[in-house]
Amino acid sequence: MATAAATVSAQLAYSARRNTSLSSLSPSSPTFAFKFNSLRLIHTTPTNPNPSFRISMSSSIQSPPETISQLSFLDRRESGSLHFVKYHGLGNDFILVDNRDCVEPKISPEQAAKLCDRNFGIGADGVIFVLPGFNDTDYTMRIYNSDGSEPEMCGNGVRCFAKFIADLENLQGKQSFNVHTGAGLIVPEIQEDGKVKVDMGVPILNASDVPTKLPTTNNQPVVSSQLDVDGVSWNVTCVSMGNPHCVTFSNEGSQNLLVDELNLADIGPKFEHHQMFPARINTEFVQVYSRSHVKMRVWERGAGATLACGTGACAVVVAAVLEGRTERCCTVDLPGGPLEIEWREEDNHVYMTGPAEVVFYGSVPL
Ligand SMILES: N[C@H](CCC[C@H](N)C(=O)O)C(=O)O
Repeated sequence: MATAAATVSAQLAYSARRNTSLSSLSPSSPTFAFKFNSLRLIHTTPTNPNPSFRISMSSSIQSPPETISQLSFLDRRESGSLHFVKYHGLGNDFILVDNRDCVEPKISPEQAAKLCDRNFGIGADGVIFVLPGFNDTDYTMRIYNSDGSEPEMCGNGVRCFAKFIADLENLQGKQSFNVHTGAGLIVPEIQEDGKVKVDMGVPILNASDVPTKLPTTNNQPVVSSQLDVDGVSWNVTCVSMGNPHCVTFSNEGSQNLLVDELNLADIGPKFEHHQMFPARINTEFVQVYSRSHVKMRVWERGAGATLACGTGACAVVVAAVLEGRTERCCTVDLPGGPLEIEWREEDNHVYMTGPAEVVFYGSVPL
C-alpha cells in the first residue's frame, strides 16, 4: 500500500512538474484507486524555477480499471466533496472553485453561504467560480457573497481568480486573461512582481444605472448629494463598477471623516439596506490624506465589513475626482493594505493594481 501511495504521489508530482494541467492528471495505472488527501503548491525556488502542485493521497489496490472513474483531482462529485483553493486580496478572502468543466457553479448560493461561515465552514468573504469562457473570452467569473447573494463583480476576487488560473495551468511570469463577468469584460494581468493589474472597465455614473433613487436632474451622476441615514445627513457620491457603491467623505457632524472612529457594524447595514438603493449598496467611508493618498473602510453588500474592497477602492477614486478632492492616480489604504488606482483620462477606464495570495488547499464534504 505504501509503495503504491508513494508511486502515485511521485507520479502525480512528476506529471504536475511536467506542466500537465491538473484536469488531465488521473492515474492511468489500471490498479489504483486513491483517496485525495491534500494539494500543495510548490512555490518557485532557485532550484525549482517552476511552481508545481504536489498532491498527496493514499491509494489501495483495486479491481480492474473499468471500475475507476476518470475524475480530476479538484472535483470528485461521487464522493460528495468539493475541492477548493483559498486565496486573499489584502485580506478580502475567497474560496476558489475550478468550475472549468461545467457552465453552472458546482454549489448553490446556500451551500456557498455555509462554506463562508467562519465558525462552521471554511470561512471567506465569498466563493468564486472559474467557468468556461463566453463570447470569445478565456474564462467566466461568477461570485457568491458570504450571504449567498450574487454580485456583478469583485475586484480583489478577480486578482485571486487570475492567480488561481496561473496556478492551475502552471503558468509562470506575465500573464493576462480576458474574463467575462457580470460587469462585462475584465482583463487582469499578472505582472513580473506577482502583483495583478486589472482593467476594471468604465465607471457607471448615471443614477438609474448605479442604481440609486437619489434625486438628480436628467439621470445625471449623484455627486455630493445629501443622504439621510437614521437622522444624520451624509454627503454621498454614487458610482457603479458593475456593482453599486456609495462613497462618503463627510457628514453633517464632520467635514473630514476620521474613518477609524466609525462604528461600521451600526452604520453599515443602514446604508446597505437604505431605500435609496434598490439593489442594496456597498458603502465606502473615506479620509483624505492628500491629493494622491486616501484611507477607506468599507461595509460590503452581502459581506459586511471586509478588510478590502477592490471595486470599492475604484469607486472611491472616481468619487474623489468628481468631488475635486484628489488626482486620478491614488494610493488607497484599506485595513488589509494598499491598492494603486488610476482613473485614466485617455480611455475613461479604471485600473487597479494589488496582490493576490494563495492561503491553503482543501476539500470539503457537501
Ligand atoms: N460585496 C460586493 C462584491 C464583492 C466586492 C469586493 N469584495 C471587491 O473586492 O470588489 C457586492 O455585493 O457588490
